[in-house]
Amino acid sequence: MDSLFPSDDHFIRKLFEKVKEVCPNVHEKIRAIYADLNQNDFAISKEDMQELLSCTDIIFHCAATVRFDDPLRHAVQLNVTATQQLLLMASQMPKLEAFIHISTAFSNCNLKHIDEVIYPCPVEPKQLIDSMEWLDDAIIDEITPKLIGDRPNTYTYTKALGEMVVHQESGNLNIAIIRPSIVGATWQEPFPGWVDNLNGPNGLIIAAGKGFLRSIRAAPKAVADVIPVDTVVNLMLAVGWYTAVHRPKSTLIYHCISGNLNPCNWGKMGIQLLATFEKVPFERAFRRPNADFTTNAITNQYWNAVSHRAPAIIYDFYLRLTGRKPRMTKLMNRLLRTVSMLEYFVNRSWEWSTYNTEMLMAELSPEDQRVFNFDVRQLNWLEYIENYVLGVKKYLLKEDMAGVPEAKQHLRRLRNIHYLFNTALFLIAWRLLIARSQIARNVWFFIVSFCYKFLSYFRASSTLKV
Ligand SMILES: CCCCCCCCCCCCCCCC(=O)SCCNC(=O)CCNC(=O)[C@H](O)C(C)(C)COP(=O)(O)OP(=O)(O)OC[C@H]1O[C@@H](n2cnc3c(N)ncnc32)[C@H](O)[C@@H]1OP(=O)(O)O
Ligand SMILES: NC(=O)C1=CN([C@@H]2O[C@H](COP(=O)(O)OP(=O)(O)OC[C@H]3O[C@@H](n4cnc5c(N)ncnc54)[C@H](OP(=O)(O)O)[C@@H]3O)[C@@H](O)[C@H]2O)C=CC1
Repeated sequence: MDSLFPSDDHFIRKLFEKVKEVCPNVHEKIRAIYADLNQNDFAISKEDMQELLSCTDIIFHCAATVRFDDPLRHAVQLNVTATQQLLLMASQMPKLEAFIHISTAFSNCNLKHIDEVIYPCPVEPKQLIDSMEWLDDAIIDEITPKLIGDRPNTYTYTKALGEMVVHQESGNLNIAIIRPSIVGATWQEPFPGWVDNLNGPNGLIIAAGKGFLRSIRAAPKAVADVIPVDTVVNLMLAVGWYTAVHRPKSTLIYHCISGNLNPCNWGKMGIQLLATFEKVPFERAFRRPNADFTTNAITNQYWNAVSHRAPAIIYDFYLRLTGRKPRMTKLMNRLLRTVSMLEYFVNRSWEWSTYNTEMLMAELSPEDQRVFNFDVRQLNWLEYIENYVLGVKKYLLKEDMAGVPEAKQHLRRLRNIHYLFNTALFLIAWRLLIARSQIARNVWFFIVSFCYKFLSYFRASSTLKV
C-alpha cells in the first residue's frame, strides 16, 4: 500500500499532494496486489483472487507491453492472451459493472481513416494464441513479418488482436474500449508537465534537447497526435461511469486523440521545442539543439552521417585521446535505431472519428465536464509544449532550474566551437581544392584581388573626405 505513495521520492510525493488534500485517507482506499500477466491466473495469491472476484465493480485494463520490438510470442502473451484471461476472470465477478479496455489509436494504423468500430483481423486471435503453444521461437520470428502485414510492429498488431478478443469474448460483460493516440505529459492535473517514462516523444525530446538528435525523417505537416495523459485518465473515468450507469447495448469505442479537434503538426512542435530549449536549455548538451525535418530517405541518410554519426566518431576519438572509454558511437547507434522505429508515426497523418467521445462529453454535467475535462479544444499547444519540456527536464532528467545560466553558457561555448570547427573545415577544404584545381585557384585569385581593390577604393575615398 505504501509503495503507491512512496515518501522518499520528492517528485512522486508532489504528484499525489493534490489527491491527498482532497481525500486525506486515499491510501486506505487503494490496495496494490502483485500480478504477472505472464503467469497462469496472473500469479495472484488465493486470498487476493478471492477478494478480487467478490469485490471488483470496475476494471480498467491498461497493463500491456508497449515495446515496438517485442518478439511476437511475448506481445501475444501480454496483449492478447492476458486480455482473454482477464475477461474470463471478469466473467466470474458478480459485482462487476464495467470492463474498460485500454487499446491504442494505432491498433488499425494500416488504415487512414479509422472509425470507432472493431475492424476484422487477418488472423483469428484464438488460432494465434493456440499456435504460440507449439510453434518454436525461430519459426515465430520468421513468420512475424507476414503476420503483422502492413502494420509497423508487433505492438500495434497485438493491440488490434486484443480488441478482437475483447469483442469476441465479452459475453454478458459491460465493455468499452478506449484508444488513446500518443500519450504525452500532463496538461493540467495534478500540475502541468508531469512525465515519468521514455515512451513516445519523451525520449526524443531528451535526445533533441541534449543535442544528440538534430534531424529526423518526419513530415513537418503530418499531425502530431499527442494527447496529454490527464486527458486520457479523465476520459477513462468518464467512460467508466457512462458504461456502468448507462449500460450501452453494444461495446462502445472511444478515440482519445487531439488531431481532429485541435491539430498540431510535427513542424510546429519542433519549432516550439527549439524555442523552449533556447529559453530553458538542458544541462551538459552534446551539441546545440536543432530540429530539421526531412521526408527524403537519402537526405535523412546524409544528415544521419553528417549530423549524428560523424560528431559521435569525432567525440569518441577525443575520448580515446584523453584516455577515456569511447561510448558516443554506440549510444548514437541505439538512438538512431529507436528513431527508426518511431519514424512510421511521424510521417503519416490519420483521421479518427470521435462521435462517441463527443457524445460522452455532451452527457456530462457542466461540473463534471470541468472536473473530468477531456476537451482538447481548450489546449494551448505552445504553452503545453513549453510545460512538457520543463517537465522532462525536471522529472526525467532531474535537473534544477538553478542550472539554467550554466547550461546557457555551455550552449554559447558549443556555438563558438561549432563556428570554429566549420571555419577550420572550410579553410582546409579550400586549401586542398586550390592545390588541386586551376579553376579554384583562378576563383581564389579573383576574390583576393577584388577584396584588395575594394579595400583600396574604400581607403582612398575615406582619405578624400577627410
Ligand atoms: C527532432 C525531435 C522532434 C521530436 C519528435 C517526437 C516524435 C515522437 C514520435 C512518437 C510516436 C510514438 C507513437 C506510438 C504511440 C503508441 O501507441 S504507445 C506505445 C509507445 N511505446 C513506445 O514508445 C515504446 C517505444 N520503445 C521501444 O519500443 C524500445 O524502448 C526501443 C525503442 C525498441 C528501444 O529498445 P532497447 O534498445 O532494447 O532498449 P530500452 O531498454 O528500451 O532503451 C534503450 C535506450 O534507449 C532509450 N530510449 C528508450 N525509448 C526511447 C525513446 N522513445 N526515445 C529515445 N530514447 C529512448 C533508453 O533510455 C535507453 O538508453 P540507455 O539507457 O541505453 O542509454
Ligand atoms: N504511451 C502511449 O503513448 C500509449 C499507451 N497506450 C496504452 O496505454 C497502456 C499503458 O501504457 P504506458 O503507460 O504507456 O506503458 P507502460 O509500459 O508505462 O505501462 C504498462 C503497464 O503494464 C504493466 N505490465 C507490463 N508487463 C506486465 C506483466 N508482465 N505483468 C503485469 N503487469 C505488467 C506495467 O507494470 P509495471 O509498471 O509494474 O511494469 C505498467 O503498469 C497500454 O495498454 C498501452 O497500450 C495507448 C496509446 C498510447
